[in-house]
Amino acid sequence: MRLEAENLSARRGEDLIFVNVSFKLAPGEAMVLTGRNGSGKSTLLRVIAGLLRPETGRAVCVSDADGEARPAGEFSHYLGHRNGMKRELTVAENLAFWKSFLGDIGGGTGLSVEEAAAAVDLSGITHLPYGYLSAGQQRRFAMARLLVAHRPVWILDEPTAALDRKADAMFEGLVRRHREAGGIALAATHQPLGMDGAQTLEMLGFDGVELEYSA
Ligand SMILES: Nc1ncnc2c1ncn2[C@@H]1O[C@H](COP(=O)(O)OP(=O)(O)OP(=O)(O)O)[C@@H](O)[C@H]1O
Repeated sequence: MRLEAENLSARRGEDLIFVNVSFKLAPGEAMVLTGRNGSGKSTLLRVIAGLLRPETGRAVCVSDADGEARPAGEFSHYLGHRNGMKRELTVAENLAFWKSFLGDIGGGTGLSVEEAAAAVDLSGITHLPYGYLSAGQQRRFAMARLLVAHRPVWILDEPTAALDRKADAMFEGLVRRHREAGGIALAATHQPLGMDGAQTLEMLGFDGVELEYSA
């Protein structure tokens, strides 16, 4: 399965934020979005995740088996600035909710809640209310959401902002393993994050965008 963006443009309010963004990512490939604050990185990621409607174009996942193209959002995990967890529920209840709500899509199987907690180095505290945890622990469990339900495309918006270096290294390992298993990663990030050999898409705001390889 591959991810294809064709002539994407998006508007926020009155303004066109970017135009004619096209790229293709095959299994195991990755792309890093760069550009100054406000250049449209988050907007593009949200369009690909299906959370914002594009002004033109489409983002699809194309099956290798039959060539069928389906909206990319159906095959994607989106990890944005917010963690998407309820403070009053325990960690286990939050992750169990996401596991059943998202389900497995794209041929793989998600980890159990405890396996996912172990993968983010936080075994043994999933019985605690999410709101009791430190900001860093909360972010790690937001990352565990990517593991409990299988999605071939990971869309990551500054996923490790405000985390310590150990957490960066842990998340880098998760992204690397995801790609080794044939997953695709798309991220706005200033960290390495296991994105070796990634394409780079430089967002230039209203002036348009440039696509180049940085391998
Ligand atoms: N909800 C909104 N309504 C109107 N305009 C918005 C909205 N959200 C963002 N914008 C505008 O869209 C443009 C692109 O914002 P976006 O968040 O995509 O940029 P970014 O490259 O991710 O920035 P940063 O690096 O600061 O996170 C900015 O000019 C911003 O002001």
